[in-house]
Amino acid sequence: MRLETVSVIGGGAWGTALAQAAAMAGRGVTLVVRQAGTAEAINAARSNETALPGQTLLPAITASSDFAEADIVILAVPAQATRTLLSGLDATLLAGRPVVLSAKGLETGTLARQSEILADMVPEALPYVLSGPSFAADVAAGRPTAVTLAGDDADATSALATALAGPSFRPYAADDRIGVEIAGALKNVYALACGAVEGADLGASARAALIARAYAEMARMVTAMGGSAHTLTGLAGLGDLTLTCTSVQSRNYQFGMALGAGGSRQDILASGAKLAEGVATAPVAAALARSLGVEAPLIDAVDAVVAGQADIATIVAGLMSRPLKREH
Ligand SMILES: NC(=O)C1=CN([C@@H]2O[C@H](COP(=O)(O)OP(=O)(O)OC[C@H]3O[C@@H](n4cnc5c(N)ncnc54)[C@H](O)[C@@H]3O)[C@@H](O)[C@H]2O)C=CC1
Ligand SMILES: O=C(CO)COP(=O)(O)O
Repeated sequence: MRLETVSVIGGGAWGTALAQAAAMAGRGVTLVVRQAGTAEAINAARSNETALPGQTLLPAITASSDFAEADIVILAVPAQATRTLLSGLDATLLAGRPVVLSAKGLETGTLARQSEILADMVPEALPYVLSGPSFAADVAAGRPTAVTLAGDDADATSALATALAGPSFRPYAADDRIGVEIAGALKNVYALACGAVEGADLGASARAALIARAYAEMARMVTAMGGSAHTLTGLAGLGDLTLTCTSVQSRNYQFGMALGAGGSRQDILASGAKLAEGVATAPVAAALARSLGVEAPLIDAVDAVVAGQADIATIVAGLMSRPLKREH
């Protein structure tokens, strides 16, 4: 299959960074944004100053408000916007082509993973999931980054990984789309919790304990969904959980810090917080855990705090007084 040209749909931080990564890999790239004026501004400045300031875009990138035909399509809009986006695209331009899903979240209402949304909307597309520890600013600046790229056909996934790999961007091919998608969605929920630990000044020991118990909870969720817990040893699991649960640079972590300091979801959003996917995903993940019969006290805790149903002190007291049990 020809893998020369790429359309990245979504002109935010991640879409811009993935466009840059694809250009570094030698691909010809169209960065598809919503407004013609935004495309003109990006092309004139050779930079997407509103979404990813200070990064000069490579010459192989052209911004456009039209979805152009391309060998590879990368979707990089927020998880809650994917269905709307797909409903407005010409499905014939996606049929039979690799469509790389890069949003990290579960859909409100349907509880769907990103690739389930794609299967609903464009069943003829070839789904791939890209996830792992990768801040947009790092990727766009050419700092070393490694991610997981999961797809159903091993040879085709390796070919796609090769087409997107550059000197500073290293995708590892994998086959467990479910595990990779659940890991990417849940790490944002746990990053809210870890940020709250910092915001409430509960200490580095509490944060490390939280990360370890989050990993165990994530493994229960992935297994119940039909994915492999082994996937979590990789970049999309341990890698991204580590990055997002320990970095103030993470928007989910920042949102969690504000929650931990006593802020309400409404106030934090009103103060202009950046996109924090865990906020929408927490109640979806809690509903998913309930529907699967999976014990998920950390997801439930984040859900309760985000919904304003419990304060951090009550949540911590509840978690610490759960019946003692064996670790595994
Ligand atoms: N920023 C990062 O470091 C990373 C982000 N991601 C994921 O990428 C996804 C997008 O995040 P960011 O780009 O960072 O967010 P962002 O807030 O910077 O940008 C989101 C973009 O999506 C566009 N958009 C929203 N709804 C749309 C629609 N219906 N149609 C077309 N465009 C639409 C917005 O105009 C905006 O340009 C999220 O799921 C996030 O978890 C994944 C890895 C790294
Ligand atoms: O997914 C990310 C890094 O891998 C980005 O995390 P935030 O959305 O929390 O900034």
